[in-house]
Amino acid sequence: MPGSRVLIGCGRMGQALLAGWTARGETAFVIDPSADRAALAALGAVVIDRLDDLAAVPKPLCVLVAVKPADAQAAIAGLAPWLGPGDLVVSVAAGVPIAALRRALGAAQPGVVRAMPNIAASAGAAMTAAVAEPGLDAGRRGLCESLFTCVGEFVWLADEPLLDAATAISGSGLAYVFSLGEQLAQAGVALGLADDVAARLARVTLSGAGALAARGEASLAELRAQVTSPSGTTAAALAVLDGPGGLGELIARATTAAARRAAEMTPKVQ
Ligand SMILES: NC(=O)C1=CN([C@@H]2O[C@H](COP(=O)(O)OP(=O)(O)OC[C@H]3O[C@@H](n4cnc5c(N)ncnc54)[C@H](OP(=O)(O)O)[C@@H]3O)[C@@H](O)[C@H]2O)C=CC1
Ligand SMILES: O=C(O)[C@@H]1CCC=N1
Repeated sequence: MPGSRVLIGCGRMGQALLAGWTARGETAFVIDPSADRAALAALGAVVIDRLDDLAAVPKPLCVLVAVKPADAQAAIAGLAPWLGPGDLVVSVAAGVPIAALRRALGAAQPGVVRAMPNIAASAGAAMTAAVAEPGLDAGRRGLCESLFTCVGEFVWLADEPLLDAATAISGSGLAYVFSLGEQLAQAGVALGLADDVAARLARVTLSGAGALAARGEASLAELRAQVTSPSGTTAAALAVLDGPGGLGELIARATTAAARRAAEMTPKVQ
């Protein structure tokens, strides 16, 4: 990649991306006062303690902003003096619109992208959706894609409001699947299994479902049908899950709440 990757904020999401990048031979300069220096050094990342040191980092800069939504504008504003028209800022902060990022950048004129990955990046299995500022050139669109395609799949969305939907489905979605696994394990215990056995059955079932889905050879509906023998055990369970107040209704309510929360977190743009 020409230029340098700079990661601002190396918490759960930033670390997941960094782990995915370094596993594929990419590296990055990291800015995070709370960063675990030894862990980052082990990954081959270069920790930047003083923003002044960015002057010596090879340009153009491709800055990935992975701080909490409430910290995003301040983090970007602090970086603005080191950013120019050839650089790119990609924010993964949920609910923080491009206009707010642009506002924080002031006179600095880098390209801006808003993206929503998920922490499966650390396993090379992320799903990322993104929206580019209108007019962003093909070169920097490609640069943005490369940040995420090296750790999973990537899709451009046409309109920025759709990012709140992507946040609700794939950004947060891993947590729903893990929650389903936890519930499965608890149900196993209720049916008489030992804790560790129930946890193992649930975990391996989740990873097995993920492995089959990842092959992409059959739709999710076809995979479900392959498990469901007529009048069998799965059909008995699905009749409950598909019933009134069942999984479909719950997921619709949960994802609506997530998308609404993303909109609530949106800072006011002056
Ligand atoms: N976690 C997830 O699954 C996903 C998260 N996201 C988005 O990623 C962003 C980060 O989330 P997450 O990783 O979970 O949060 P974390 O709190 O785990 O990580 C944020 C990190 O940024 C640091 N930080 C705060 N201010 C600055 C600053 N000015 N400069 C550099 N570093 C700073 C924090 O330090 P300190 O703790 O000391 O404040 C912390 O280490 C959020 O905006 C979230 O919406 C997007 C997709 C998925
Ligand atoms: O929970 C959150 O707000 C972040 C955004 C998507 C996943 N985690």
